[in-house]
Amino acid sequence: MATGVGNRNGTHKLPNLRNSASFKSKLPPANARRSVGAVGGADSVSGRVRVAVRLRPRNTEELVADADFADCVDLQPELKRLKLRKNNWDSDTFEFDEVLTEYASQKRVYEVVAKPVVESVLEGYNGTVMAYGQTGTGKTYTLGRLGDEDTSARGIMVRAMEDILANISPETDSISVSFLQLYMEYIQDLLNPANDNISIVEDQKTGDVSLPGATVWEIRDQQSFMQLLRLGEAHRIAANTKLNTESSRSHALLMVHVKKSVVDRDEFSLDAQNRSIGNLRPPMLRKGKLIVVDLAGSERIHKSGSEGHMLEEAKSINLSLSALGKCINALAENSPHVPVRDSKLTRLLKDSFGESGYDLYLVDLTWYSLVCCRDIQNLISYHNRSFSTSSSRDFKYHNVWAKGFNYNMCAHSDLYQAMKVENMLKIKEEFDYKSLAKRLEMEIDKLMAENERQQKVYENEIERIRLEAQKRVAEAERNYVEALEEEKTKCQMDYMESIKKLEEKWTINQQKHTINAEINNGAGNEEVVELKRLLQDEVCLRKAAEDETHNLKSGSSDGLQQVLEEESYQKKKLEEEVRVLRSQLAQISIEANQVRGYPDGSNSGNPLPGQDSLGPLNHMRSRDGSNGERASITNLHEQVGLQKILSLLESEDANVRIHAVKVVANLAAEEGNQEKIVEAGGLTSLLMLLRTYGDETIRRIAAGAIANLAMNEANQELIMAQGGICLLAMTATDAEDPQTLRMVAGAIANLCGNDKLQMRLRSEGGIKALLGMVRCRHPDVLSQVARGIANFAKCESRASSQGSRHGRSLLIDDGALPWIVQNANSEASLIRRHVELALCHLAQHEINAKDMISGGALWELVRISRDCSREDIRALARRTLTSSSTFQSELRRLRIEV
Ligand SMILES: Nc1ncnc2c1ncn2[C@@H]1O[C@H](COP(=O)(O)OP(=O)(O)OP(=O)(O)O)[C@@H](O)[C@H]1O
Repeated sequence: MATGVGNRNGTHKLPNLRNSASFKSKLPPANARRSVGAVGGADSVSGRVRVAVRLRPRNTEELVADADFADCVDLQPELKRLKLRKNNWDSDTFEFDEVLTEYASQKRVYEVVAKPVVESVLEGYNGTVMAYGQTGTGKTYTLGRLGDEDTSARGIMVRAMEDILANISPETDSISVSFLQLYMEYIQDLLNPANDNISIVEDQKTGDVSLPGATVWEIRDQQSFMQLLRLGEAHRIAANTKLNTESSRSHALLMVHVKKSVVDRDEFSLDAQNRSIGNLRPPMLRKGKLIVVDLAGSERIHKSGSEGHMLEEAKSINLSLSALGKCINALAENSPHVPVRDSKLTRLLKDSFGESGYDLYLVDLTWYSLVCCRDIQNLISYHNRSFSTSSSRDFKYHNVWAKGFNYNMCAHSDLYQAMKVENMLKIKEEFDYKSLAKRLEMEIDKLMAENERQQKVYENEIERIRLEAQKRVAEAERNYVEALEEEKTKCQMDYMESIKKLEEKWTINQQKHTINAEINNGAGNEEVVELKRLLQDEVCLRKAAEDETHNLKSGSSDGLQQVLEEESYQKKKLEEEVRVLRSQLAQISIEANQVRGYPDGSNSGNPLPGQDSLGPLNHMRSRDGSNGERASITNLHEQVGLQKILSLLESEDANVRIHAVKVVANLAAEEGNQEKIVEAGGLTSLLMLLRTYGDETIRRIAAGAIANLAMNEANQELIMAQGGICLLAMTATDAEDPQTLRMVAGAIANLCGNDKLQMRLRSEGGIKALLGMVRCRHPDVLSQVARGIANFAKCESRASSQGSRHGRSLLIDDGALPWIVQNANSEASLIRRHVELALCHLAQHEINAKDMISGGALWELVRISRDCSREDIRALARRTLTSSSTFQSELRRLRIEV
């Protein structure tokens, strides 16, 4: 047993620590502490229990006894020794891992006692810090002080959590905390006091101890931990008040579980050289556990005379502390059996002891720091008593120490013994598959993104190459075509050149051949003579022309000057005439418009409604006051001459053209002028004006003039001969102005009345043009169309009755019948009259009867025969109906009587 060694002055040493420089230096260095061979491949290190002693400052009462104290206790922190004077010549000296005087700050206590343990916990070890001592010796101050008012007073728990939080990564690591108290072998949850009988569960495989019934708080920050401590402390006070006991009668345990990922392990790297998934190991997760135990006060354990509840309480505390001491002792002795099951305290700390019935070294061992807080008063009283009792107990060196803490010999000696516990510590590590999966997923995502990016680059490259190839092929093709074309041109040129050369050669040969032939045959002499003569003539003529040119050039230009002057005079005269003529034309035009009722002389050309007749277009003739106009026109006609007026129809000045065509139209309205106009070429000019698409006024007036000329049978033939029907049909198709259409329809209607022109008129589209104009619903236009149809039907009827015509009516062939039937009862009397006549004429020829019946014309004929206002037409209809067998039979069938 390696405890301290006593001499006369009773010096007790720890052999293992003799050569140690400091408490901290005895902890295994972070990377050197591991050795392979522990369970699950976890690393193990050796360690032992460390013991420090701390004296708290004296309180008021103690200050009174201060005089004695200096004589009894001698702290030698630099030697890590505590000397207790037995008497003037004898003393006992105890050696610790740390000796902390009353001046030691909380920070220093934390750093020398707890910080190394916390560091070990962060590396995956289990670590425990326990405080042992009498009530009031400063256990809670040392461990659990919050330092709300004075941060320098923060205790080990607060500082430990600060350190842990500073050394973990919130993303990957976690901290969970339980806060418990153990009283009378019952474990109570200080975070949920109602839960006061928590059972301990031990994992048979790993030896891990857990408390499934205890509340576990995840700690994210210091505030939440402080809140937890306050809550636990409040619950502890409340629970103890309820139990009517003191706080120091229970053990308080703070259990901090730390899970920390290992990121910088060599074996787990995802560097570029080692990306193979097969080489990957899951990231390691280190699990450390820190237990901070505020042990129950030891002062009453020994007390004789304790009874009832107090006795039970004392026994319980005695039991747990004794069990704790035994376990530590067993570990110090390397005993194969560590009696952890003797109390709940030792069972709770089991995974910190490493108890195993079979193999001590395969289970976890833990770092301990014991802070022994000493009550100076008791120490002194012990000291005083020791002189008198001179007590010597089982444990040679520790009985004095134990007495100093009021007699728990076993516990005290074993706690002291704890300083030599040395064992194997095992890092608790496990594979963090979750994190690995996450990392792998990220890696896969990254690889996929990279792959996609490369794919895109590849596709773009392919597309670029394709386009490039396409461009090159197109260029090659173009070059080829150009080269081909060039070659072809060159070949053609060569060919042409050779042909030319051949032709020249051939011509030369031919000439030679001819000359030879002539010479040889003596023929053609006469031709040569003739050619020579012609050449001579030509030469003479050219000479004469040259002479004349020379004469003209050489100043014999008097005659020429005269001619030029004469021409200039004539030109001026003509211009004057034109000017007079223009003004006269304008004047006449205005007068004519006024006479016709055009207020502003504009070209509106509105006809007087209802003035249609079977004859020519009356509006072209002036009626009222026509004498004056006619006189003006006659005057003009006589003064200027018709030829000049007609020439003005082709003037470049649009106004002149309009005036001119008006004058011509007015002249054409007089029968006496018509022949002259036609003779002077006026009809041709007027027909040409129908082509003046841009000027509707000119077309309208020209069409009116043509219509007037078309009243004359001779002119009708001329109009047809000059292609007039085509021009009229064309105008009928493209004109929109109703008055233009009216003039055109009037002109065609007049032509329709010519028996000789029937066939040609129809073949050149006259009937269709006429029918096409019904699209304009203007009654004047419809009236002219109806007149034309009536005229045509009349001619056909005449020809049929004369036997010169056979077959069905051309009007029916050209589809005129529906319109005829539709307008047979028109409200416009003129239209109605023309259509009624047309129906009567069509009905006279038996061959039309069937079509007329099927087209509904029979009903109209019957109506005409009964209701027509004109007696002659009524009679004609009746006659027609009665004379046609077809109509008769149909009428009979329909039981209609005419
Ligand atoms: N190092 C110290 N410096 C200043 N005051 C101290 C120190 N240690 C203890 N005290 C004071 O001594 C008194 C008792 O301390 P504390 O309550 O921590 O003792 P305890 O051992 O936990 O007692 P109990 O077992 O009854 O809980 C408190 O007033 C505390 O403030």
